[in-house]
Amino acid sequence: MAAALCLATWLWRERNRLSFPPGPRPIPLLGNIADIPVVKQWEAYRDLGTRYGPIVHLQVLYRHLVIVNDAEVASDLCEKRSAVYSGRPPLPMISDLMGWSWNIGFMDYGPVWKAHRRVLQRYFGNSISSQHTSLLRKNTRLFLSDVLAVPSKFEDYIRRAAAANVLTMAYGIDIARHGDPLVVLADKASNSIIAAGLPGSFAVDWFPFLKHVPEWFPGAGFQRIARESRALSSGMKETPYTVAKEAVREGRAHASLVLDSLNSSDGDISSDDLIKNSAGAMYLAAVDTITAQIMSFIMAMLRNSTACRKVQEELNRAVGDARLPEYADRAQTPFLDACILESCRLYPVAPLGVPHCTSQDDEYRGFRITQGTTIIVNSWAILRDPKRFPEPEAFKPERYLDANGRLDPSTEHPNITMFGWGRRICPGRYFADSTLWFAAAGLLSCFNLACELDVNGKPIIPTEEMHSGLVAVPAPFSCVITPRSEKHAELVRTAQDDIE
Ligand code: HEM
Repeated sequence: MAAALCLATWLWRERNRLSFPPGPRPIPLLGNIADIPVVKQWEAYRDLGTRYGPIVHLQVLYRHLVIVNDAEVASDLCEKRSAVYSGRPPLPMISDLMGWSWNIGFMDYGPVWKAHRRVLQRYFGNSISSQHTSLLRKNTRLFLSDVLAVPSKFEDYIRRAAAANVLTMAYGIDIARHGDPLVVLADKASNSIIAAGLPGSFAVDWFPFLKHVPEWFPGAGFQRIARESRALSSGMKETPYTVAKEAVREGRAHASLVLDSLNSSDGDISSDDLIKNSAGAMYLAAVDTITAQIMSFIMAMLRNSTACRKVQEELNRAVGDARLPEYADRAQTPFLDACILESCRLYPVAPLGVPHCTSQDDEYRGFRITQGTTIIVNSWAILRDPKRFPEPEAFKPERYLDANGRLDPSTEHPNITMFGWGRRICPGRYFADSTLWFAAAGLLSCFNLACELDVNGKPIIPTEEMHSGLVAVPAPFSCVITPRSEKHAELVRTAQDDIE
């Protein structure tokens, strides 16, 4: 007993003797607050990495942050030591004030998180289901017909298709083609979080005592934002669930996470709150990410017209012009897959993932990482690491292909970084991956994409600019979309008639 106590004391002393990972010198009291970037955080954190190494330490007041710019370190910490690195940092603005603590994405690691995760894991599994590919097939066809009717509104239609997929998957609800009240509510709710930006965007995230400042107090504008978001958070959790349960009661519910979980004989899965929270979390996690990633793909195609033409030639061979793409065609479209991968690598929509947090003190490579440290993995920097992706700034889909033009399983795919790490890895990743393929294959099979021309007839090529936030979105750009032929337009019209 005495020996064990001595050993524990010695270990504690040793650990506290270790220094934090390197980082910019903090100023008294406020620490590194001036080093926390507010825009394009991924670039600023990459620059800190260039200066201080793959793992950088920052401190703001009593809170420690570790920025990881290296895939090996990210895997060592968030995967190999996932028992310690799977928490979420406290989020005073988003969770406490805006009322989103019911959302699994913001929950700390523990039994409540585990129970929610089981519901999602059970529903999504470890591959894409045929039920989900049929859903994607249907909504992609509706998306193509919307684009055919009003091509300039392509971004709205991408979002509408993503919303339709999620609301059907989560609640078994078929949404109206335009202006569905549930979509309007869900969009307002998720916009309120996106507007709040990354955790840490508000002073209250660093100074939690500000939570108690009343709304009327000068400078407490964040309280109004929080109040508005609270109402949306509650509406988003309750309203679609009430609609879905009514459909279940009346026996007209489609297959969905809600129906599936309510029918589960496992009492830990069929609890009302668990199902409600899990279904509600899906919209927030899926719609903005998917929409932004498809927009990034279109942006990449406009910037790389030769690759775009090559994808269309591949689709001509695999699909032809007598039908629309089916999921089974995917095996014959490796170049398209490579272009999707390359657009995800260059323009990841969750460039900093979602922050993790340590549940106990740890030592790594001789450095001290204390309990409660926020871990930010810079996926954007990892995906542009020249050691992993030579010529990282270039759009080179060929990097994923072997000598025969097939996808080379031995090359590193961005999927292992862009969907996060360890126990918190994105449960919707297989669904997201298939959604991207359906949208890209449908669009390029039936339509030509071109840059708008300026007054001198020169193409306006989109910049690579991404706007910061919890989800990074490409800066607005225009794209001229025209059917590849009258035969293609007719295919799209017929497919829509078949569905309706
Ligand atoms: C391109 C699309 C998507 C991207 C880039 C993406 C990325 C991510 C990332 C980076 C995380 C954080 C992982 C971590 O903490 O290490 C995450 C979490 C999550 N994602 Fe996704 N995601 C996408 C689509 C989806 C979809 C389609 C769904 C469900 C329908 C989904 C559901 C979730 C949920 C529920 C979490 C929280 C998991 C947890 O905290 O345990 N995501 N996603």
